[in-house]
Amino acid sequence: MALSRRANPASLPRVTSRSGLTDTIAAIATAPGSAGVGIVRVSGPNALAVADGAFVGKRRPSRTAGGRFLFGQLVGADGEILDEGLCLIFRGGRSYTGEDVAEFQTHGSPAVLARVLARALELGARPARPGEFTLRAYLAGRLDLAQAEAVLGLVEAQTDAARRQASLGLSGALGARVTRIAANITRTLAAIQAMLDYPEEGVPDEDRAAPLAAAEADLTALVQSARAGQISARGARLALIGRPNAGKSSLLNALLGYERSIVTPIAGTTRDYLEAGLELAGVPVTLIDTAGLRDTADEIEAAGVRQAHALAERADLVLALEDGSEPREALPADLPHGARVLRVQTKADLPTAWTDPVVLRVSAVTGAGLPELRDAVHAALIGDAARGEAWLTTERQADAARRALEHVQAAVHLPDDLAGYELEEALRALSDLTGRDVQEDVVDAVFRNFCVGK
Ligand SMILES: Nc1nc2c(c(=O)[nH]1)N(C=O)[C@@H](CNc1ccc(C(=O)N[C@@H](CCC(=O)O)C(=O)O)cc1)CN2
Ligand SMILES: Nc1nc2c(ncn2[C@@H]2O[C@H](COP(=O)(O)OP(=O)(O)OP(=O)(O)O)[C@@H](O)[C@H]2O)c(=O)[nH]1
Ligand SMILES: [Mg+2]
Repeated sequence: MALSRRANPASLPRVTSRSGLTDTIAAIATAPGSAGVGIVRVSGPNALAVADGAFVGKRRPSRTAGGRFLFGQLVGADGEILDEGLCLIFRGGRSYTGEDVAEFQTHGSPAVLARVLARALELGARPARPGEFTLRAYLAGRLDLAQAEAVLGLVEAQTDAARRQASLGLSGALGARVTRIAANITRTLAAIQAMLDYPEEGVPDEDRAAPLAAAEADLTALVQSARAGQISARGARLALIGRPNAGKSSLLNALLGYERSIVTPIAGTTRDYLEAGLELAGVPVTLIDTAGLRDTADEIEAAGVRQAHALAERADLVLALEDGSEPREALPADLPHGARVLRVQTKADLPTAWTDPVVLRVSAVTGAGLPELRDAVHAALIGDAARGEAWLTTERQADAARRALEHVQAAVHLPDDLAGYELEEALRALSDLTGRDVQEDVVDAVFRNFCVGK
């Protein structure tokens, strides 16, 4: 194809060529600590031979069909019974990793699991590296990179919102959303190609401009979903900022529903900052109470004020509080601006000294305005990322989507031949997102975040 100026994918290092990925691995798949049941997982060409050595049941695992389980005893080298349990058999091509897999489901104590794992290693398996089971699933083509990230998201999900996004990712909904966008870009590319090949024919707008506009709109929404996706996955940091006595500590306590922070009528009560977690409409939020902002000769308080500025800078959202019962005093100009700030007027139960329509009014004493504040925080964090749609949940995905959007936007204003090049680049960025043809270091970076046994 004349427009194909992209690097030959064959010149990229293939992740499949890595060493050590064809031997048999074993790991404890369940969390550390005691539980009713624990799992040791073995994957690779010798998985069933390992199972034959470690497990005695009615049949030998290696003579058992995939998709079956056996009841029996886990045994040491000298025949000692380590525990009784189940052995699950998966055959190559029909397992999580795509390889032969044996799982031992034992009683879930660290002592039992350690002995069963040691037995698997004695029989020739080696300890799995973090994420190696899922890496093998990726290398076998059973998951794309976005799905592998979703597996990690499911393992780490602390809230239902995080679980829902990860589950959508694993189901392929994110991949499908990306594929729809790529299809529109490909349509435009085909139209441009036709135009270059047969300039006299002319290409109707619905073949060239319309799919490109759709791709741009969809990509814009996708890029915007990254903030919501990352916040629902890792949570948000919310700094309460304001002058001394504005009511920061009182509002923190009111939102938490218990007295976490010290409240007094003395200006300058909070010095060191303080963090407390809560769940806000499914989003894990860390509230940060800070020292009241003012010029002060007190060295300790001044340090707290500097900290407050730094915390506001790093927060996902700043609640800028102003006392509504006192004449208004401007907040420092160097606080974060725009969408990262919600302005809040406190002490709404007292006579109001000033009004401002853009400011939310709350009372920590009566609770008035708190539901509206929670809604406003949720809206500021999640925005209008469409519910039910798959969002971008990692910075890696967001970066790829942003690159794709930049190339599409560049293409909109370029003559056909140059636009074609930009669209090829956009498609490349989208394939990075799902990770069907990415560089080894990208894959390594993804799997570095996993735990052993996943
Ligand atoms: N005990 C156990 N529970 C688990 C896992 C596991 O590995 N072991 N999983 C691991 O993370 C998740 C489930 N994911 C899995 C995905 C695919 C296959 C699998 O064997 N797929 C085959 C067979 C499908 C079939 O029989 O229909 C295949 O896709 O070909 C297994 C688990 C969560 N629960
Ligand atoms: N009536 C009323 N009083 C409030 C409200 N919120 C805070 N106060 C009072 O205002 C004073 C200061 O409240 P704090 O929550 O300690 O204020 P702060 O912003 O944390 O102050 P510093 O830690 O000194 O920066 C206390 O006497 C509170 O009881 C409110 O909603 N209504
Ligand atoms: Mg305080």
